[in-house]
Amino acid sequence: MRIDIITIFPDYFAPLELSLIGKARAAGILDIRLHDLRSWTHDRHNTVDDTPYGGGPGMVMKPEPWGEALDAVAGAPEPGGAAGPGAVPRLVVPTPSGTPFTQERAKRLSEEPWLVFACGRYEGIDSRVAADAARRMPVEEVSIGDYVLAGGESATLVIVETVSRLLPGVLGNAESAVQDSFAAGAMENLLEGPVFTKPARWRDLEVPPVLLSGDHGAVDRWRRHEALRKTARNRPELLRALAEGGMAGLDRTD
Ligand SMILES: COC(=O)COc1cccc(COC(=O)c2cn[nH]c2)c1
Repeated sequence: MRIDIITIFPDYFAPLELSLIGKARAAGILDIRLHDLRSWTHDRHNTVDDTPYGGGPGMVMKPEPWGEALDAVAGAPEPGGAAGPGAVPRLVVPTPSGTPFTQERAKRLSEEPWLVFACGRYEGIDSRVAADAARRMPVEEVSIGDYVLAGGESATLVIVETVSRLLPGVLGNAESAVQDSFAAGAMENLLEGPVFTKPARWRDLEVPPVLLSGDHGAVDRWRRHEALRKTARNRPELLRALAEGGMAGLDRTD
């Protein structure tokens, strides 16, 4: 997968050199490229923003630099690159006014060959930028939550990490095993219950004996019960959705 990120703060993405994503880039699984939006400004001050038409507080990001940046970055892919010839990227714009980002949407994005992220700042990007881009590529405005960040960079890190860990070869065997178990059956759409590792007793706190019993059926039943308890306590609306879904999987006894 090829990922391009256009931002006025490229250094914000240093974390993408580290850990799983850093290794995936070194292994050629991920081709992540950073672009400084100011490269497409032509005035002495590298201006990227201006006052909003119609008045109001704050500044709006000017359309011209974005238009030139997207032409350069999301135009024709170079031959032999990660995105095949004639590939068209999907433009992802993190914004509080976007549609909700979910694990299911991350899965869909992870199946795309090429994503371009536009990191907005200030009061936002001139709306004509997305309108113009939509003439030649799919555009998704994505919200990672109901709060306002100072810019799209943190949200882009969240989306890139969530999507990248779903790519084959990015997670080690141990982690991908965990991911698979959530994909299966009755644990889907439930929150994960408590997890434990050695020692069996720590500061007078015991690991639940069932987990040491070797009775895998009992362990699975205990884990599902704990997942239900956690979900009922922290996200009751997920349980209602599950119930409305016809108790799919909940009544399984395996
Ligand atoms: C059309 O899109 C834009 O103009 C984007 O502009 C902005 C402006 C300010 C902040 C952000 C970053 O996104 C969030 O704050 C956000 C995303 N999810 N939850 C909070 C983006």
